Amino acid sequence: MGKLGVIIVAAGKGSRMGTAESKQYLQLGQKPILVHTLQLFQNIHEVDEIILVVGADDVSRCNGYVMSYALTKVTCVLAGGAERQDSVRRGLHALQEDTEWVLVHDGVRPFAKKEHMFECLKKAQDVGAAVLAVPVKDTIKVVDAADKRIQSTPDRRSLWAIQTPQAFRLSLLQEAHEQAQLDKFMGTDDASLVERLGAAVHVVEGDYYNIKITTPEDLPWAEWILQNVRGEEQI
Ligand SMILES: Nc1ccn([C@@H]2O[C@H](COP(=O)(O)OP(=O)(O)OP(=O)(O)O)[C@@H](O)[C@H]2O)c(=O)n1
Ligand SMILES: C[C@](O)(CO)[C@H](O)COP(=O)(O)O
Repeated sequence: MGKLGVIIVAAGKGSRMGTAESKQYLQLGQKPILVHTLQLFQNIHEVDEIILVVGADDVSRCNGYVMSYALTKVTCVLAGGAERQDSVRRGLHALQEDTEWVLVHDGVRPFAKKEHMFECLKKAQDVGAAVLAVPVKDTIKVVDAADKRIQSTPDRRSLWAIQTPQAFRLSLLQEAHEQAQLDKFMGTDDASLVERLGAAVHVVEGDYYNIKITTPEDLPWAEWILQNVRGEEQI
């Protein structure tokens, strides 16, 4: 396998969490959420380097984490952009030139399971691009934004909730970001940029513990996962 780089995006403001401190710096157990996430990848032998993308005002404290938690695979801590996609693009520019594969991961998803990440990477190595995902458990409706009238009920069997990491051949993801920038297209994940090139992206089934810590009710759930599920397994 060629070199494997990881981009951790953590430059968001966490507005939906509503805390004074951005959510990636909140304590989970004994450590900030972001440190849990970084340690996931630090402990994967196959990872060659980690690029950490954070808010401009947080570069110095994150360099501090790199030192104090011995995150030796973090080769670069840099400032992100206005949107998640801008932050990923900056991360892509920082990867070493001989990197062949890249995993893009949210800094606020500290519970991705190692086995699932490997499966996702392996699938990407077969087909070019793969993302972790879980089948949706709810019935999903398409609703008119103005009058809230239901427009349709998509067949649930074809709906998946998409997670990270998302794994790509680096050249493919670079092309997807360049094209999105040319077209002024903004997506909420990286897979959507690759999809619009017409390239295949496959889902790999993960689990429901790989939550993105987004709103206040996610915090006690995250503590529970840490204590009862992931703590003993891998953190
Ligand atoms: N300009 C941005 C926006 C988001 N992110 C990162 O992308 C991940 C997923 O985004 P989300 O959960 O939406 O985080 P926030 O943008 O911080 O949250 P909110 O939308 O509630 O403000 C997070 O790790 C976040 O820090 C980023 O690196 N740069
Ligand atoms: C990339 C992502 O985590 C996949 O679920 C998600 O799309 C991030 O989007 P958000 O709108 O920033 O929550």
